[in-house]
Amino acid sequence: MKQRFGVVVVAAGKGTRMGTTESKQYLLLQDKPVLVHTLEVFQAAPECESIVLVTGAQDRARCQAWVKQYGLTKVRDIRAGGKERQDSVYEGLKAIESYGLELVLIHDGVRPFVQQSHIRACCEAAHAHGAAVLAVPVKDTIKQVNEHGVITATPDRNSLWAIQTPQAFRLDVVMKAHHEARRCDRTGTDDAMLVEQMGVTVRVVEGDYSNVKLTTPEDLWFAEWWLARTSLL
Ligand SMILES: Nc1ccn([C@@H]2O[C@H](COP(=O)(O)OP(=O)(O)OP(=O)(O)O)[C@@H](O)[C@H]2O)c(=O)n1
Ligand SMILES: C[C@](O)(CO)[C@H](O)COP(=O)(O)O
Repeated sequence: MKQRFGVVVVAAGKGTRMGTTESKQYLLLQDKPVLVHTLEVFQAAPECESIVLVTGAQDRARCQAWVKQYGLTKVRDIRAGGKERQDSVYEGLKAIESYGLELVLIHDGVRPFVQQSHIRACCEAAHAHGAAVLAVPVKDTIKQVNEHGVITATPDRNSLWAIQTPQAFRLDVVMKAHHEARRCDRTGTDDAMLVEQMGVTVRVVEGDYSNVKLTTPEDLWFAEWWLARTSLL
């Protein structure tokens, strides 16, 4: 069965690791801001009912203009983000709470290449189990290294996955996780971590390696190449 959902797209970060003057979510890829590429994926997803966009307060006006220009009719609200990603997600969740949807996705504004089939698979898993995230098996051997640059452990690679977004949750589950995290002053680099901290099981859905988070300059080379390739198909 097709699961209707709302999505919080977070785009209020500074993009320090990218090192560009313009924040990475606003850099142009084939003449269109990265963030617009991302929003278009959810605009095109039939089961996506509402999008809440979280941006820097100073970027609201230009985001509103793009929503109009690119016909992003599912963007229902634009909220100001917070200091950390987790704070920005929380602002988005508060907005989406009033829409009466059971399922919510959280997605990075700088992951423009997520596939529709993977969004669907993630939703189905979250509907069935309460919480699910897209991920890919790691390709490198991962080592744990101490402060002296000495390897202390080599975890079994078969159990290691690189976690992506979207991350999909029953709204009540992820809301509770964020409230608990705030109450106990806990932080997590993703939303699944907050849900895990409550003792709730999170399922992994295998995605693909093209769903990169644009983080450092070489990711932009991939993005340009990927877009050029897909527009030839
Ligand atoms: N306070 C923050 C921090 C991050 N994000 C968003 O979360 C996503 C993933 O974060 P990351 O790639 O770490 O982005 P930045 O924080 O912008 O990057 P950096 O850590 O290099 O500064 C991005 O879409 C980013 O805009 C956000 O909405 N609010
Ligand atoms: C949520 C995330 O995309 C999972 O890979 C990631 O945690 C975002 O932020 P980070 O600062 O790059 O860890």
